[in-house]
Amino acid sequence: MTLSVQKLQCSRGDLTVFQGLSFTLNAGQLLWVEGRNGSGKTTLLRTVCGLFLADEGNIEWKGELTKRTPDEYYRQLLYIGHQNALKLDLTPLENLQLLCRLAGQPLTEVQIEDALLKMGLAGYEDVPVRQMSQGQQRRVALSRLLLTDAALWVLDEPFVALDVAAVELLQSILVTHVENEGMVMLTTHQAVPLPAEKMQRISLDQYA
Ligand SMILES: Nc1ncnc2c1ncn2[C@@H]1O[C@H](COP(=O)(O)OP(=O)(O)OP(=O)(O)O)[C@@H](O)[C@H]1O
Repeated sequence: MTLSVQKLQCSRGDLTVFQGLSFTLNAGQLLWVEGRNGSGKTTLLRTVCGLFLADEGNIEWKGELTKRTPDEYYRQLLYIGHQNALKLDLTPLENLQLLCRLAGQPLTEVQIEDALLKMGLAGYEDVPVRQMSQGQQRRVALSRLLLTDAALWVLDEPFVALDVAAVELLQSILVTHVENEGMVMLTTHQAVPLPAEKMQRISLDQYA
């Protein structure tokens, strides 16, 4: 499995945010996207997920253009943006049931409750998300990582709002996914403890 990006150029409004960006991410690797505020990290992640259109360049999954075989690509992709994509009036259980169903992967209540338990949210299954703290809401969103079978995880600042215990938990979930030949592309200010051969870093400051 390979994600290959070639000569990508993206704009927001009239501004070219980055250009000439190329990289290859293989199974069992994490790509850490860095850069100053406004350098285009979110724009890149959303473009890779097909949520923005690039001006130029190619994005290929397993050697095929993602726009040519979108169904195959989206089945393998999980995106969690800075927004948690949760419905505030629904409970964690209802939110995760909905999100998993939308991703084409219906799960049982027991599976979802087990993920919430692992994320330290036992007892919150039936509480509306609106009544949960920012860190708890982030934990609900990140529970999806324990429920998905997607190979490629694209995560925008996943550590934001997490306490020390949740940071360590997320680090171990990411490391396990990479060790199991999964792929992660993320922006973060928090290091992920992986050996050098499993981690690539790119700074968008070089592509302005
Ligand atoms: N809705 C928008 N319309 C026009 N320009 C935008 C819009 N959103 C972002 N931009 C511009 O696009 C550029 C890239 O923004 P982006 O959010 O991708 O950067 P980022 O590297 O993720 O930033 P940060 O580190 O602050 O989260 C910025 O210069 C920003 O001003």
